[in-house]
Amino acid sequence: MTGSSASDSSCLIAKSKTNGTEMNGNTTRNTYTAIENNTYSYEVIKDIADYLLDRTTIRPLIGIICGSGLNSIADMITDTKVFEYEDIPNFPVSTVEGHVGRMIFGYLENMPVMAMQGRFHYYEGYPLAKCSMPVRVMKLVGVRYLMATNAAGGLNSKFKVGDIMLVRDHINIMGFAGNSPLQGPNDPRFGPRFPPMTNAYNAHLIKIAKQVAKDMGIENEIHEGVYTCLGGPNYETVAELRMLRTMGVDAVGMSTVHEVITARHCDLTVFAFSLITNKCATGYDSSEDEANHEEVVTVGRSRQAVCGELLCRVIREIAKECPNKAQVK
Ligand SMILES: O=P(O)(O)O[C@H]1O[C@H](CO)[C@@H](O)[C@H]1O
Ligand SMILES: Nc1nc2[nH]cnc2c(=O)[nH]1
Repeated sequence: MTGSSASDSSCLIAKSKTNGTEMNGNTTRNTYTAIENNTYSYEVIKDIADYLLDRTTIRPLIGIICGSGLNSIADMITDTKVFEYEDIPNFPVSTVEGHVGRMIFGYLENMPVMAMQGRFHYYEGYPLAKCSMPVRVMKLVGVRYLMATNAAGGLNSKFKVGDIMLVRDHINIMGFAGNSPLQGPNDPRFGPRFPPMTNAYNAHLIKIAKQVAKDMGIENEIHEGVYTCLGGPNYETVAELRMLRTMGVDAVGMSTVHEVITARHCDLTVFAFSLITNKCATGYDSSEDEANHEEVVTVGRSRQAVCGELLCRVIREIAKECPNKAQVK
């Protein structure tokens, strides 16, 4: 597995790895045929991917996940084929306000994409492997890049509500407690048992996004930082927020980390950003700093055009670097 540096080839896409032999050296033996303990087998995920591919001629190269209040990023997609989650076999449903619950295939900047308008969170009762299962669907559909967006609380004192943090790295706090989307038997058709995470977020795409932000005249609203995911659904106590700051966390949410781990496990190139929807409290008397989901969704909606443009322009740059991948509709 590589850190997916852009200099690897004329195209940003990291060379697809050949999955090694694990599972007693037998990669073809099908020991995972059912959804057991909410663990989706390769075959079930392949069935979901085939269900989608059988119903559209679009072959996405980029997978997008829309964060809370950021659904309209996917509304920019053209020539769409829309799948309601409830119609996709074995797919979970979205239960959170601000997450619509559909998968949209189509084109952004002439690049074939698939976008999730609605993601799955641990606090909804879904295990992490189920939350990030759609990332594996993306992989089997043929996606090479994951672009994840989220709404997050700003811990870094330099961040203002409405700013965007390009995710440079994450701290997998749920992983510290032994909870991982990769828990359980490893299927090497997705990736290795012990995947590295040192270059989880593609540095070249971050550089592109910073230049794009300059071009858009929003460089003062863009930061780079460290994201963490907590299980939720409650927001953090003041003591927890102080601890997170001390740990070096710049923004806190309840998603993305497990999606990124799953994406890197199957060798997708990852780009992610957080929209700072609220400032995290610094003390007990700051009642104005109490987070609430209504505010999160409202700020998301007010900034989704900017977030969408940033994403589109980054995709435009990817398209320039992979001209043969842009598709004529
Ligand atoms: O991460 P996304 O899905 O953007 O949503 C964030 O906003 C919600 C809390 O307001 C949580 O679901 C948190 O994860
Ligand atoms: N955990 C967490 N998730 C969020 N999502 C949006 N804002 C927040 C926040 O302050 N904390």
